[in-house]
Amino acid sequence: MAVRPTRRGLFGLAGAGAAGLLVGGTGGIAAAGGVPGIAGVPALSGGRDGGRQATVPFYGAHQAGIVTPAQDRLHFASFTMLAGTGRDDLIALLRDWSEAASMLTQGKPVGTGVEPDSLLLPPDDTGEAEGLGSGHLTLTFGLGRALFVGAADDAGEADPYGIRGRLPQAFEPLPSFAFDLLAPGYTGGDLCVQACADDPQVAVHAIRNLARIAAGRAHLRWSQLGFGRTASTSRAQDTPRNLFGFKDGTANLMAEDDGELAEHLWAGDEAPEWLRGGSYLVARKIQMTIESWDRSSLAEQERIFGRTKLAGGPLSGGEEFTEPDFTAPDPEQTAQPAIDIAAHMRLAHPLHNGGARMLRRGYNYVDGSNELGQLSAGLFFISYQRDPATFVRVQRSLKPDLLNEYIRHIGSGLWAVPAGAARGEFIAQALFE
Ligand SMILES: C=CC1=C(C)c2cc3[nH]c(cc4nc(cc5[nH]c(cc1n2)c(C)c5CCC(=O)O)C(CCC(=O)O)=C4C)c(C)c3C=C
Ligand SMILES: [Fe+2]
Repeated sequence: MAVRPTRRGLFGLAGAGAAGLLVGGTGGIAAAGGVPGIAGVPALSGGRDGGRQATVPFYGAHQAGIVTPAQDRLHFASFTMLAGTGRDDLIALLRDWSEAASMLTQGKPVGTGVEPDSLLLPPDDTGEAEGLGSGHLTLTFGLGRALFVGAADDAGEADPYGIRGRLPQAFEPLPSFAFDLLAPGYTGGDLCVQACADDPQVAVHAIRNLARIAAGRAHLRWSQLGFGRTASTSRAQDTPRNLFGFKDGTANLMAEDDGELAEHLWAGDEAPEWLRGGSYLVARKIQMTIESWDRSSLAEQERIFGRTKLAGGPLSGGEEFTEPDFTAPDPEQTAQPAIDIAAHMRLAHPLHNGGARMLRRGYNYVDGSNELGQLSAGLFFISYQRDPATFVRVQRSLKPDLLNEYIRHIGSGLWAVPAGAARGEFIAQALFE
């Protein structure tokens, strides 16, 4: 069979993503445009079919995937820049990733996709998302501190990417917390990509193709699959449940809370210009000891969170969205508060953290089981906040948390998430101007 030479035949695999992307996607799935939603955010309908109907725009003032109504599936990936790479490599990678992201989020293949006539070359796109539509895919990119100061964070002169002087003042490394058992295999990274979609195959396809495009510049260091979002980010969504069976995300920051988002989520004038309109992403892989939890009484489970299991109302009384009353006495032991002094909800509440608020966007995970027949499962906690100090403050105040008996933090990361890119620009472009 004759093989028709293609433009991409001129390039090797390492350049395949970039080369194809300049040409633009062809043969993709037609995107039907956004479904009107909350605060300009497309509404989501779960499931594979629903995902074919709408796309979440990649370009915009803020990156998508933060206040976007949380999709049901996650593939989170952390990348390390390869030794010997420099500023031009980082810029080219971010440009190539941005172009690929704009195609993928429309449900289109990267590059020239799979070209039936080009049998002698690997296709630009790996192909497993063909026909699945956009699945409301969002791709959210973050930059690790080591990109600015090097991994050792010493006073050395090393500045391979020429951005040492652009490090935001607030971008301090996370401290160690009580009970941390962090494993290097789930911790840190120079770059992160949060892929969220209705369909796990759409999210996995996106990360896989971004990893291919990164070849020769960055490699995938660790990644995490998640399912069953554990937070709502819009009042139009029902509150989901975590693997302990409790409603999670009730008191979250929501897409509709414009004033609160400006105050607690988006970086403002305090941040360098390249980060304004962006945020900071904290990820914590938190293992949950499911089996011992399942043997604890319902009363104990409710005491730990400070909420009822089924309805999710505060133990001080009322429905799910009733404000908790931390002074209300327990009706059966009036010397005790209805919401335990070490209940998770009390310790995490803004009232006990100087008003600190964050936008939570985590996912359940199950990584199979261990040799004892226990589930290797938990919460892949993700939060976005204007200042990483917010997370530090709340996490420190969780030190006496009753929940700590049943959880272990085993992975961690902090990334600065630049503002969204305008069409024709790439993520973090302002950092290099
Ligand atoms: C440092 C931040 C937080 C970590 C880590 C964290 C872990 C964690 N949380 C749950 C389950 C629930 N959390 C709930 C509320 C809640 N949690 C945090 C912060 C962290 N949680 C905040 C800021 C809040 C809101 C507090 C408030 O304003 O009332 C709840 C209650 C329902 C809700 O509002 O979402 C549950 C349930 C688990 C299982 C977990 C670690 C595995
Ligand atoms: Fe929590």
